[in-house]
Amino acid sequence: MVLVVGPSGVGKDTLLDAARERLAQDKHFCFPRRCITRPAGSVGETHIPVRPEDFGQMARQGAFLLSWMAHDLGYGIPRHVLGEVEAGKTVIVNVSRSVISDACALVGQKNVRVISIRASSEALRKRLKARGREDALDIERRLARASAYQVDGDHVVHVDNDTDLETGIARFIHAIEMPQSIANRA
Ligand SMILES: Nc1ncnc2c1ncn2[C@@H]1O[C@H](COP(=O)(O)OP(=O)(O)OP(=O)(O)O)[C@@H](O)[C@H]1O
Ligand SMILES: O=P(O)(O)OC[C@H]1O[C@H](OP(=O)(O)O)[C@H](O)[C@@H]1O
Repeated sequence: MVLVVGPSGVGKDTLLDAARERLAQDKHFCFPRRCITRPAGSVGETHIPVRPEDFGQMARQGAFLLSWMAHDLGYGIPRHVLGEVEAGKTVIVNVSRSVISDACALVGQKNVRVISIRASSEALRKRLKARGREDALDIERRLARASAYQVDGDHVVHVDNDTDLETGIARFIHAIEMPQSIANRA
């Protein structure tokens, strides 16, 4: 299981979209969609929309392998994803930094790779403004949350998405394809 983490605006979804497209011919990789209590058709990632009033019950009924709340929204990774992991596929998902330990507990730390995407706070601000999905207050809240977690450890591979997008994509795909033995030492 590859957990793609990092602060809002760092480029997780953009890098994931590029990797999904470029690795599409390799059936070993799986890029599942997330359930989010965000209206369908919003700017950014294609997600599975869930009504806010349904989210809690779905979580209690076990619909999600991992779930969390952030930015006043509920997020869930559909439970069926576990089947893909158990079938030996490399499943690549965008998750909150707060659920890394939950994922390690679920599938075992040796089966988890954390790809931590990084960029400067100036870049985050510029990108969130340019994306235009959130208003100014929401953007400030997201920037304040950026430093809420430190992501480090043997199973973490850092990818700097601090320059042009093509370089970011190449670094990201390299981090996905890197053998686990090397990733553990990264
Ligand atoms: N290397 C880059 N150079 C310039 N712009 C970039 C780069 N990477 C991503 N972006 C742009 O930054 C914006 C934020 O990217 P994206 O939505 O992928 O971030 P994210 O990490 O998924 O954020 P969130 O957690 O809020 O969903 C997008 O508009 C995207 O096009
Ligand atoms: O700050 P933390 O908890 O690591 O991340 C919280 C959430 O923020 C982003 O949400 P979105 O993609 O902007 O909806 C991430 O994808 C993650 O789901």
